[in-house]
Amino acid sequence: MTIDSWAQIGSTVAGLMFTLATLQQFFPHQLRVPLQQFVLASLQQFSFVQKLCDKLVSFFSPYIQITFPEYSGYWSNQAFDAIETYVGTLSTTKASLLKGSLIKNSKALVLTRDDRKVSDEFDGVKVWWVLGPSSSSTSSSEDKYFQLMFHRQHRDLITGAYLDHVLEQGKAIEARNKQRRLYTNNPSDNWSSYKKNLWSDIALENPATFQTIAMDPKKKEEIINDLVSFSKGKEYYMKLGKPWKRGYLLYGPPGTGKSTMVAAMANLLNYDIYDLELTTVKNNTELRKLLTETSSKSIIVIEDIDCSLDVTGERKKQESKNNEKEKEKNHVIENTSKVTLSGLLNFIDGTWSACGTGRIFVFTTNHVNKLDPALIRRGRMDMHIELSYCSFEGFKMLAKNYLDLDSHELFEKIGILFKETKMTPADVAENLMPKREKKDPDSCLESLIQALEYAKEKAKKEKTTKIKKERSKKSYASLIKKRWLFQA
Ligand SMILES: Nc1ncnc2c1ncn2[C@@H]1O[C@H](COP(=O)(O)OP(=O)(O)OP(=O)(O)O)[C@@H](O)[C@H]1O
Ligand SMILES: [Mg+2]
Repeated sequence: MTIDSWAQIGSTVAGLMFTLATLQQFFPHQLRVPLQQFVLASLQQFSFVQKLCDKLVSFFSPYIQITFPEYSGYWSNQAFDAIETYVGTLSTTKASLLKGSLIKNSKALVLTRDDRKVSDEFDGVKVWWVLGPSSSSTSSSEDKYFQLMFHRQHRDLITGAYLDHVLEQGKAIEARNKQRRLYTNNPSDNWSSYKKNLWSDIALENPATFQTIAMDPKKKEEIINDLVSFSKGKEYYMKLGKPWKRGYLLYGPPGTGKSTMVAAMANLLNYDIYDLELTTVKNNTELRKLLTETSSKSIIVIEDIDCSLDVTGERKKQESKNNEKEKEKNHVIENTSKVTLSGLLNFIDGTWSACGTGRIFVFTTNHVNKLDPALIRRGRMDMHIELSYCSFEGFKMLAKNYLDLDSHELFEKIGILFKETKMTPADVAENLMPKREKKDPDSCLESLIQALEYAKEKAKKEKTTKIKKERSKKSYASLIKKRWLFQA
């Protein structure tokens, strides 16, 4: 017997019971059989009759039903969401009844089947998904649910491998359709106890990709491979008994692409970014709370770490001078924040850091030498990435991106100038940006040449002034020395 026949039996029995209940109301005296009266009196409500029939039918039926409600208690059921996504995409190509929706946090219109009953096959076994309550149901306030039906003999396969497959696939589709978010922490004065609002978020619209970043291609490939293998390395980390997380330190002068790279990482892996503003975090407890409110598979970035927290080597030396060795790892920030270095170290790789998985920590700084070695040692910041001044290779990449140029007669001159002077990719990009609507590569390259020549002249002048200053310092010192000798 098919599953539909069993469902038909269920509704027929329910109908009969309902008819009996109605008859009993109109002809109470004629239906005075004690057992019947007892049954009918207790089964006044049709829904109750139906539920009982469902139970009876499911007892004799060879099919099993599993229900996944939309909410479990007050919380939304994540399994329901994943199932909804998975079931919605089951052969949408063949279905004629489709539903298009632009859901929250989704970057594009999502097309899903609009049927209430859909079949699926797994390892040659047929299963059915039914979305409830049925449209004929009068109660609109009733919670939605999915019902999975399958034959008893496949119980282990379906409750094990198949359900794992559905949840995994559903979550993967959700992640693909998801619009990446950029979070920033709210000051704790605005945190409310009943609503989880430790972070504010907006859509991450930064289109930066690794293709558009100008840097050594080999280094770029190394970073991409590292990121991709990390994102796929859940089992590997588990095998090693290590929390699944990785730290990247991005350092280099202003305008060399550190923030751009963070956005490119997020776009590559489809991760959200949590931009942690440390100066608004009052203490280590708040820092820990913020950490526990971040989602798995996300990038937690602290920009200009040297400015956010006093984690410099100089501070360390000064403190050791003042015999405050026990405070060595507990430098208090000058502003209202009392986050300490040890608090931050715990944040990255303490017990709490393992409460989510697939997390990437990124620190950016302009002054890597000033950072406390404990903060950036391998294991905390696993990969140190230097982003530096633009090379000729970098320029060619930018010229291709900005002007769609592979070569030009002015490239040779530009190549020589790049050997003689330094310019950040941000400055190069600014010069290559067409000033008028129409792209005019010649004038853009000319403007870059002018800027490079100006930078070269400026550097030359600065060098001469520095030499002059040093010379006059030296001659002043020797004059003082001579005077001193003369007086002596
Ligand atoms: N390596 C690069 N490749 C391509 N574009 C770059 C690169 N570096 C900088 N840019 C351009 O310059 C702009 C500024 O770069 P970005 O903000 O990433 O620099 P930064 O290193 O974070 O600077 P800061 O240290 O001041 O924060 C970006 O919008 C980007 O367009
Ligand atoms: Mg930056």
